Amino acid sequence: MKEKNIEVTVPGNNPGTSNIGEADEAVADQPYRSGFVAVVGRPNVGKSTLMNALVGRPIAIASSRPETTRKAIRGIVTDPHAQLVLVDTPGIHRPRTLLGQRLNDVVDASLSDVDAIAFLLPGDQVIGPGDKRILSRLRSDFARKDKDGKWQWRKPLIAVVTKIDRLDRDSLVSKLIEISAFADFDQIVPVSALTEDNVQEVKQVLIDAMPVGPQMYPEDQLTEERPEDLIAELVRGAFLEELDDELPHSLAVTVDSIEPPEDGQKAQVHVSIYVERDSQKPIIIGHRAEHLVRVKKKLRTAVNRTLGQKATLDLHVKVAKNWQGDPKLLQKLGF
Ligand SMILES: Nc1nc2c(ncn2[C@@H]2O[C@H](COP(=O)(O)OP(=O)(O)OP(=O)(O)O)[C@@H](O)[C@H]2O)c(=O)[nH]1
Repeated sequence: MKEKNIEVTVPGNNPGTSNIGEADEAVADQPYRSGFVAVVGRPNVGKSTLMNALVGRPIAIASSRPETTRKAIRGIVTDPHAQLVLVDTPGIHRPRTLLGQRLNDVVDASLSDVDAIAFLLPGDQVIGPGDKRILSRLRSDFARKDKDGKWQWRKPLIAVVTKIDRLDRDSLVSKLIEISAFADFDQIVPVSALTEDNVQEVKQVLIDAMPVGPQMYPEDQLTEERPEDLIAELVRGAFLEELDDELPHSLAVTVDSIEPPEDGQKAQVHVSIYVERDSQKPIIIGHRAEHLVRVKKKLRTAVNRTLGQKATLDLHVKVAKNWQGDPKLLQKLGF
């Protein structure tokens, strides 16, 4: 049985793309590669931030609170020689409610049919039960044990070690050793999406793991999400930032309609924000509607950019009792 050689792509230590002429020639010789990458990892590991850094524009919500990514949002990275479709996954966690179960179903759906798996592990924390659970889940979907008891993977498994700006060099080395002992990864790439350290290398490692194939989406397409869904995610993320530790799980957002502008006016985006109890409404709205005002202001540029025109957000806070356990409401809310 042949031992796998794990490659580690570390910052500032990568072979020559310094000579631009040579790099261009190399690109011209390469076959076009394209495919889907599942981005998996425990809550708060930095999935959204890395996706945004790879795509180059905010798509998924990045927030300091765990489990804010609710949908399998796709980011599309297009290069002269490759296209990567990134499938973001909600934090994999044990389902406690129907909502939790639906979220796990989303993860299952986004994991099937991918060409490679990017398993994000936090550089600044020890490997924990959450990471182990994800690994065993990935094994059951993508690997089998051979007769020597070794796991054989059907898809390339790439470890991306996040938040390395929080580590000094020695701790990074120990972390890489710890991670290479954790599972039989094809590659291990450390990255800081925050300081953009090694992001290009992550992209290259993922591209190299893709099969030869055609470009699947137009160059200027960054996501498959509809503007309605993107704006709903933006609004939800903005409220979660605004509200600190309150209500992260009882908040759902839908964009009900987008009205085109009339006579030089702005487009109108009608948004419903659902909470579970009457008592939560004033928390969302804030004293003298201060939260609504701040969220509108904060999102102005992002919403205009998403729609490609000037728009006003019209925010309505509504109560939908027990929406997390009600199948009809969950469907309405897009779960
Ligand atoms: N220092 C540092 N912090 C980071 C980095 N990447 C992400 N973070 C922070 O980690 C937190 C979580 O980042 P997200 O990108 O929202 O994490 P996520 O994995 O998408 O989270 P979920 O939505 O819970 O699945 C945020 O506060 C980020 O600013 C990084 O490279 N360095």
